Amino acid sequence: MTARALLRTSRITALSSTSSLRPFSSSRTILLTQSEKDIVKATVPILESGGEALTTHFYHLLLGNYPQVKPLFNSAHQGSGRQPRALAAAVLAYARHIDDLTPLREAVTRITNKHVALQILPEHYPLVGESLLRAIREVLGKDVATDEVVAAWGAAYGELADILIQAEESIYHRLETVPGGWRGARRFQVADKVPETGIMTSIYLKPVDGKPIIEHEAGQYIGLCVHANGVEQRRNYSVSESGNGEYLRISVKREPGGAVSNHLHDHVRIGDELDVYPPAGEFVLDASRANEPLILISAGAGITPTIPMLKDALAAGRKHITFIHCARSEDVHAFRPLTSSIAKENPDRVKVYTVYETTDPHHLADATGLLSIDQLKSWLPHAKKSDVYFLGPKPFMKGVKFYLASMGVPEERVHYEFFGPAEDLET
Ligand SMILES: NC(=O)C1=CN([C@@H]2O[C@H](COP(=O)(O)OP(=O)(O)OC[C@H]3O[C@@H](n4cnc5c(N)ncnc54)[C@H](O)[C@@H]3O)[C@@H](O)[C@H]2O)C=CC1
Repeated sequence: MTARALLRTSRITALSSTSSLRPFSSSRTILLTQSEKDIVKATVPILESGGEALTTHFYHLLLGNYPQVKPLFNSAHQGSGRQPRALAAAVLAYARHIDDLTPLREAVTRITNKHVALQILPEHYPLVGESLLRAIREVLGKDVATDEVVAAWGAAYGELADILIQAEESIYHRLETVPGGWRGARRFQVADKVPETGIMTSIYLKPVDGKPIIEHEAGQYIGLCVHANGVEQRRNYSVSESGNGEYLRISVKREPGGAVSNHLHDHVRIGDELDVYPPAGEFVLDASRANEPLILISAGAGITPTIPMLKDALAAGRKHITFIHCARSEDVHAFRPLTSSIAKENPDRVKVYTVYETTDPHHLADATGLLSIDQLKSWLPHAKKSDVYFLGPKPFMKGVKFYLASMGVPEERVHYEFFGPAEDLET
């Protein structure tokens, strides 16, 4: 069932009593009442100014009271504030659109895919719900967070949780029932480790059971569960190559201080086994636009999903592809030999441009510094009629989104993805 259909057919599971902090003690099959919606909408100004303080406290409560959910969250994103900011933005968007959730369907699809690749399960939702309501009470105080307000939010959260649980279950079910699919963790063995640059290493993963791997779409990611320093941690990694149903390749950039990326680089060896969750993600080529020009723009580690997208588009006969990649320098430009040879072999179909931050003349690029709108305009005169996908660090993404809009590329032709919590690119 599509997220839109789910939004229409959702039912709610809500607070059974206004004073209770156990939001899931009973299940109702009635819709959120108008008065509950009005109360939630009335809290929008408070969320606008104090949402991040609320969600920061929420994570503190959730991770403190329920350590079993810690592996589901990247601690670096807590520290940097990315996770609380993303949740605050999501809660605010939900409150604003509580009367008609249709505009949130893309966000719901994005969230459900991330949840699936991390194996978020129905039993996690009550823990989140309880922590959220407690945070509302403790941060907003009794005068604002009256029993009525807390009850309305409990009902609203119940509705959202129900939408997500149903959407996630339908994906879990599909992944389990298609050939080569599975539910939950599947053991994969590290078949090879190949450095792509000094800071990025490709890891080839083969299923221990020797059976085929589900066919998936270029641009999707898998979930990986590792024990780094004895602590269970889960992460999503884009598949950088699908080996004909026999193996999956991920390409991991070493993040300064990154617990999982450093563990994968330094401690995981060929022959080791890892738990892998099935591929998910909606950053995939829009098949309905297969006859239109394709533009892929990436920066840094953002190149990983765009490589299989480029190969897939070529294999599907796409005629006009522009591949732009921005890196700090040639030394950290992954897959350069591959994209150069693809461009050479397909001169009429593929144009590749590189932008290096460094101005060192030994590093050969089409432009230096940061990607500018003038470069995009000169390389992409056809942008308005193209399908555009971009991925990279947040400041880069903000710039590209703004440039594309200024160049008149319609919003529905523009696609992007986030590694980690989804964030607002407008502010
Ligand atoms: N979509 C996502 O959520 C992605 C997030 N990241 C995250 O971003 C962080 C840095 O990623 P790296 O691969 O190390 O990238 P990086 O720091 O090596 O930067 C790669 C390129 O991005 C461009 N860039 C960076 N800042 C820019 C700005 N302010 N304006 C315009 N262009 C800019 C530059 O061309 C730079 O060479 C990491 O924490 C990574 O996890 C990386 C890739 C995708």
